[in-house]
Amino acid sequence: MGKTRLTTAQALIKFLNQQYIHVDGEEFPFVEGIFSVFGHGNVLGIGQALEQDPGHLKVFQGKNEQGMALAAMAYSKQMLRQKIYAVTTSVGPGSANLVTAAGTALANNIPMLLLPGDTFASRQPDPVLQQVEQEYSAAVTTNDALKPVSRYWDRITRPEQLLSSLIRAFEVMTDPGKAGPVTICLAQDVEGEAYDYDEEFFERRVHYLDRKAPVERELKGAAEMIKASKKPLILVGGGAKYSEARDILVALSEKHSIPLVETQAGKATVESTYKNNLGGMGVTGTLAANKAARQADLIIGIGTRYTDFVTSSKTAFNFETAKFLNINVSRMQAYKMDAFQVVADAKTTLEQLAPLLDGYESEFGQTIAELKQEWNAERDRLSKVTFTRENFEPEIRNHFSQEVLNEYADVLNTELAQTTALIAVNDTIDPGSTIIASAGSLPGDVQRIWNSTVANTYNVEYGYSCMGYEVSGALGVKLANPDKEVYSLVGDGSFLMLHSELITAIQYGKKINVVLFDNSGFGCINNLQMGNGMGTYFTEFRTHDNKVLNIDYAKVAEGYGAKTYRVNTIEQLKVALEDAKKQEVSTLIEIKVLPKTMTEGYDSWWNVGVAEVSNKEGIQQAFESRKQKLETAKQY
Ligand SMILES: Cc1ncc(C[n+]2csc(CCOP(=O)(O)OP(=O)(O)O)c2C)c(N)n1
Ligand SMILES: O=C1C[C@@H](O)[C@H](O)[C@@H](O)C1=O
Ligand SMILES: [Mg+2]
Repeated sequence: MGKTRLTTAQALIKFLNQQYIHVDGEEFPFVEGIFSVFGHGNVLGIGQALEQDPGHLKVFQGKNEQGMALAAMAYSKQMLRQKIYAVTTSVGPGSANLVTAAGTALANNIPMLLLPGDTFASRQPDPVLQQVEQEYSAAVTTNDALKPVSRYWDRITRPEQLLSSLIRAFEVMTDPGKAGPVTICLAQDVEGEAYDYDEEFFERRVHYLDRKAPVERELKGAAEMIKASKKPLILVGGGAKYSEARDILVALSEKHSIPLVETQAGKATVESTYKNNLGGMGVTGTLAANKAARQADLIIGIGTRYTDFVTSSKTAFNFETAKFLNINVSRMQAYKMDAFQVVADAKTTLEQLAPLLDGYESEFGQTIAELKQEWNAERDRLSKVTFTRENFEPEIRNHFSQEVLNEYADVLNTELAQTTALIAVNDTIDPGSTIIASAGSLPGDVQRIWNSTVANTYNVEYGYSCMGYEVSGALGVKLANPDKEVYSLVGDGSFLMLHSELITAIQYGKKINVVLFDNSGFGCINNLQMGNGMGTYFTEFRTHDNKVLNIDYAKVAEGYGAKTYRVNTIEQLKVALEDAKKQEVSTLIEIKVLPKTMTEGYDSWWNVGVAEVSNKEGIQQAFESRKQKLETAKQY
């Protein structure tokens, strides 16, 4: 058997170049490139290997490890998990910065390859710079913090360990039922150590993203359940999107009058304007979807994890009467809600189910159209909210007095409601553009009122709701869709938390548009605390002497080299959006919006940890009402 003498890092890069994926008859490289922040833990190992021969890998310099890993995640999510960017970091703080991003990818089931540097396998220089030096074990390093947030984790302390480790890594990342972050920690001395690798290790390897078909028992059971139901409802989750099940979903919905409702990950599998699509479900859902869910006697959950936001903390359905049918590639997910389980690919299952449902018609009838119409009227109202200096009733009522709202209007020099600004963005940008959101009040607003009219143009991460995904993710989406505009919809809080990759986007001429909704605070958390009886406590951005902060974000981005706009009216917003489309450089549009003007409610409930004892009546009431609500909830 032929041998080739390479360092561990050189072997790793050579191997990455030879990984291919096979999807529906097409074969292409699985690893598109690699994001790097070099330090002593990786520059002389992986850095050297890449300098010598990167192969087809596109190499980018990130600015923050968390940011670049989130960009890699967004890329993979946008590519429907069929391609990845790897991520290389130094040791210690560089790898610790990956933890948040790995958690985000894990919660969202997105493949990601993390390659943090590690301490010396030889231990000769210990403690090496950035080694935490645990007293109880020299074998524990910062990288162990990545174990709970990785789908597969390994540490390479000998060059030959790479052989089995990489094969496991790619098996995990290319299995739709297990896809998630893989972490391979590389002892920094071992990265540079040479070994005689078998040449066949570097032969082209093809990973088959086969569509697992349902077995006959599953199909028969699913068909029987649907035919026995009067009002079935299809809950479209991320699994439906990754399986590209749009056409069969529409066909089934159309033929059998079954309404569709969506999770955050599932949105834009089917266009929002499709007549039977009632939109987002649950805490951040539409009234139409939530009303339909209460009526349903069968929930067909397709590729969904049934998070608390989707199920309104298990109060969204009529659990006395409703049954569940889950179609999921993950057995663990399929088991939820005591459902009848079909552990298989969404598209294949639905296609095979179709002929078994001939002649079936749900009893939803005209209700679907009526619910959709009612919701469209509500969206229309939200597009025209007008601020008044007296008796203004924002969407989130009874939190801020008119005086406080006027104070914000004065300091931020705006009368814009967030819902109205957001719908104006929706109406002005090209429908083929992709939006990115993740934390704060915007994910709720977009799930309800954003009309996605083109498939896969909604890249919202709401499994981890990680502040910082928004701007970082926009870079990843741009790498996935270089010919389309991408829009990061981000709150001021999330922007402040992490926007380092805006600079990376500018540096490499990968144009992204940041649309920053500045309400001077952690608005949704302020709503949460005030909605549960607390006062406003450390969630508004106020100075030591209680003045509302007014930050010039446009100036910040201008300093980086972005084309920037400051808008305080809808007219200015539309002009800025049109101009931003024409730019080649990244842009930032700073929109000052009034607090309390985001959406909320629509017959949903979120179980949050309210204090059982308190000296505030409002909190006592919140606790009591939670207790009552919990009595109506499914327990597990
Ligand atoms: C990394 C991270 N830290 C903390 C949180 C908790 N959190 C959720 S939303 C939020 C505030 C978001 O503020 P902003 O981006 O301004 O959005 P707004 O609610 O004002 O629209 C916080 C602190 C989080 N989701 N992610
Ligand atoms: O705690 C949170 C509350 C949600 O409203 C918000 O969207 C999310 O980002 C979060 O972390
Ligand atoms: Mg804010």
